[in-house]
Amino acid sequence: MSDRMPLMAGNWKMNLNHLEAIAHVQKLAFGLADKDYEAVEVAVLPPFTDLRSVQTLVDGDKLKIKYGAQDISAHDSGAYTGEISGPMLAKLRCAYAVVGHSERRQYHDETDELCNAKVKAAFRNDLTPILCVGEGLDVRKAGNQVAHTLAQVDGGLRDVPAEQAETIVIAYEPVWAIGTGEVATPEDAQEVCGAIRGRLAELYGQEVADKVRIQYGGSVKSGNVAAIMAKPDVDGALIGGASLDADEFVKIVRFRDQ
Ligand SMILES: O=C[C@H](O)COP(=O)(O)O
Repeated sequence: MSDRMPLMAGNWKMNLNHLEAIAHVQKLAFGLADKDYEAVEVAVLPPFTDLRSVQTLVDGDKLKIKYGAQDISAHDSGAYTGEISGPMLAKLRCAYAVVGHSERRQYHDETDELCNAKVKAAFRNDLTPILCVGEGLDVRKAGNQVAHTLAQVDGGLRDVPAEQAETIVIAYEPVWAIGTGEVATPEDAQEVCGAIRGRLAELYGQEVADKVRIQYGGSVKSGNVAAIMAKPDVDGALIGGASLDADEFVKIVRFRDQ
């Protein structure tokens, strides 16, 4: 059992408007007790338009739920229509910024090079990046999941110094398991999460690698989370669909009781 604090993060994707966000976070706050936060770090990743509402609620009621954004611009300001910058997210006291989610890689052609620039933008603005990596079904079928995923890790971390790298969160999300109900086995998750930690050790040394939290994501639910969390290199989950149900998300946070 490592001493890394598990991170359960709910990626709402493009769901819940700012009013629904308030109701949802209130429900989570009502469902979670102080002892839950002692054992697990809990975060929500709402759409940009909800962040101010979530911040106001968290600040006003001194909630222990953390929050972050689903994306971040590689640039800090300027003529980049439609983008949201690190300084804007930092001003809203976001803790996290997701980088390179497979839906952004797939639908917005985000490359490892761009992800690397976004990781650096997050660090530059005191946000913790959650760098998403993982293979598609064709790569998995060819048995190349480890090599593919490690190349994304290398690309995302290029020229990131050790003192920053040790604070990053890496989310291993096999694309074929996202939103499909097709969860990877705990052994599948461990194989790649263990390989990611091995690569971090090669890049930065074992001490740094042992500090990095590696999440699994892909059809995580209360019924399968405990078995995945039992694996030594899995330090949390990035939860999509199931995070939209407050009761279910609370159960996932309490994975030790499942
Ligand atoms: O960011 C979350 C992942 O894409 C997983 O989504 P899912 O739990 O709906 O499969």
